[in-house]
Amino acid sequence: MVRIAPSILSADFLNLEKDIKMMESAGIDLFHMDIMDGMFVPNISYGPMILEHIKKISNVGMDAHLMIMEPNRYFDIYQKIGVEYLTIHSEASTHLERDLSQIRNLGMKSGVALNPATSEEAIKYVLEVADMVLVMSVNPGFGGQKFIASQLKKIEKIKSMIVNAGLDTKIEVDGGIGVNNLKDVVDAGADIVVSGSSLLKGDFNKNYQAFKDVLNGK
Ligand SMILES: O=C(CO)[C@@H](O)[C@H](O)COP(=O)(O)O
Repeated sequence: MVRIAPSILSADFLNLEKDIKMMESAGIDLFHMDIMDGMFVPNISYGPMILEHIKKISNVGMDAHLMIMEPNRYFDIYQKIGVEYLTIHSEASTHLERDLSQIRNLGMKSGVALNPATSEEAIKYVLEVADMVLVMSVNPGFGGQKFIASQLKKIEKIKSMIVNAGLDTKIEVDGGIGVNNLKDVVDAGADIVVSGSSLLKGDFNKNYQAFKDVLNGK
């Protein structure tokens, strides 16, 4: 069962509670939270305070995608908030194996993200301590960018690595995904699909149904 995780970056922040409730009522079970520091990526988005507020009004799980340098400085904060996945970038962590193990030891699922230019080889020796690999199919920092098709090959290679190692690590794919390329992403091996603008711009319920129709082969 493929999970669809809306990227909250594309929500209406003046009516955030309304958007959160709308997505929860539609059956969404994972929110993708894009946390940006203006250093690792050129943009600054929001921080833990927004996640804390969402937690007060919703039981939907959260995948906190930290697009920040030296992410281990913030592990405790996200543990207290109660996120399901805490995802860090392979390019931003000095000691990736230790950081991923620490996330697990704190009781969260560990996620490791790869920029489009980063090879799957970067996670070869940490796959055993990763509950999820996040393949970025755009350069992180902004919503609404074009899907980078070369990432499909990377998803397939990571899927093989996981299967060959006998692991249950999930693959999440994020950036530029819509009904036009959803099937390609899932066929390549995605277990979780993140989408911002294609889901949240316009009529969410209609867009979400179109995503589900693709997944159901309609
Ligand atoms: O992490 C990011 C961008 O850095 C993504 O989560 C995007 O926010 C997804 O938005 P779309 O590409 O689907 O509009």
